[in-house]
Amino acid sequence: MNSKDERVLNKFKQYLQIQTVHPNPNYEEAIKFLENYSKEFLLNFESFELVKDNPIGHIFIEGTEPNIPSILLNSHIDVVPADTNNWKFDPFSAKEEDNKIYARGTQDMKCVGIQHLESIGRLVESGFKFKRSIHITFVPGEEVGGHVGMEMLVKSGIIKKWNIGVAFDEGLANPSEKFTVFYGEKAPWWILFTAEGNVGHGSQFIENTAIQKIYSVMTKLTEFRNKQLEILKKDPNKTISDVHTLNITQIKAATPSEKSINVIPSKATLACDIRITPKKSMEEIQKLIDEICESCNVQYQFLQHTPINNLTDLESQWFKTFESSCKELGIEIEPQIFPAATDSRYLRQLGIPAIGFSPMNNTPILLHGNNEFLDRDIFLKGVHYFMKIFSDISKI
Ligand SMILES: CSCC[C@H](NC(C)=O)C(=O)O
Ligand SMILES: [Zn+2]
Ligand SMILES: [Zn+2]
Repeated sequence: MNSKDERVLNKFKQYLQIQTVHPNPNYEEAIKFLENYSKEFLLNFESFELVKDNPIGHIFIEGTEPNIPSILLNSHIDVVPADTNNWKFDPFSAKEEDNKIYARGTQDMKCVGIQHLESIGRLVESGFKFKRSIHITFVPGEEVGGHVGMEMLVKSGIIKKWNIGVAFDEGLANPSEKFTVFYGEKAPWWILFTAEGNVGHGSQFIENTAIQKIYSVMTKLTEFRNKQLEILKKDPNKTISDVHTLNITQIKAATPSEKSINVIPSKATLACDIRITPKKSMEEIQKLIDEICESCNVQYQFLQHTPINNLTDLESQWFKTFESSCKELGIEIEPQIFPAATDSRYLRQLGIPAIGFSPMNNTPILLHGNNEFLDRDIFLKGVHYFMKIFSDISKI
């Protein structure tokens, strides 16, 4: 193992040890760490807040042609909680066993954050001159919707100002020899249905109660869910990304005193998580929601809404260049649609082609799971892959 690889492995472990975990992520320490790390490569690092206590880290490298579209390398700093009791090591110790590094964030997505910085740092160190400017961002809050991070970068006009031609963001591990790359994702719609109804004594046949209305909503949503599942099951060529998914994730109703089982409550709510495939129109889903509200006499509000869901063009010069870099590296890629949501959706909404790529093959998908790990050699290879991918794409 050479000293550069030893060094980047240590950086990876240090980053993993910083507890940027929800609900109280330590962003301050992470930003300090990233700033010091950038300085080692003499890279220009700044941090700024668009939402209080949610700093965004930003490295900027001016290209030799600063007016042509730039390249954005984005990763999120935050990680989801880990249930320590179900892990074989402390999820923030970054302990290594059999070449595998165990920690929350090894796959999702501190690996990629370090790989972005290290690969660009090594290229700069070697004297490589980027034709296109490079922006590397480290954003907060992706795991809780991206509203304090990437969504704000888009809404504030900063992303527009940076004139981005192509963006790289997270992908998923692939248990096979191949590498998965994402050119789109499903649109998350999180909906809260609220019903109000008649109240009264639990011994009576009270009509139009809030709970009865929510029950009807539930029935209709479940019917839709079953139909989607049927479409998926009927055709072995279809994957989960070809259909919409729907899950009811919360049901709430009670009188203020939960002991009063004999009192019919006036209000009930139901939350559901819908993921709309970009292969079908969103109109069908909006119609379903409107029809449910009308026929069940309930109200709805969006808790998460993605009104536009663009795909990255696989025929674009950006994707073609990425593809040919991978070919030259001898790695096989599988373009797919991400079944959940990433910060890429905010970029694609602006029409920016985003490529979701976390270079992890021969690795089980363990994001958000127990004993999340990444093999050290796969991590190190990723740095080299990114060096080639970023140097090639910056030349076009
Ligand atoms: C909609 S914001 C939440 C983002 C989260 N992303 C992942 C990868 O788990 C999700 O899809 O639920
Ligand atoms: Zn992630
Ligand atoms: Zn995640």
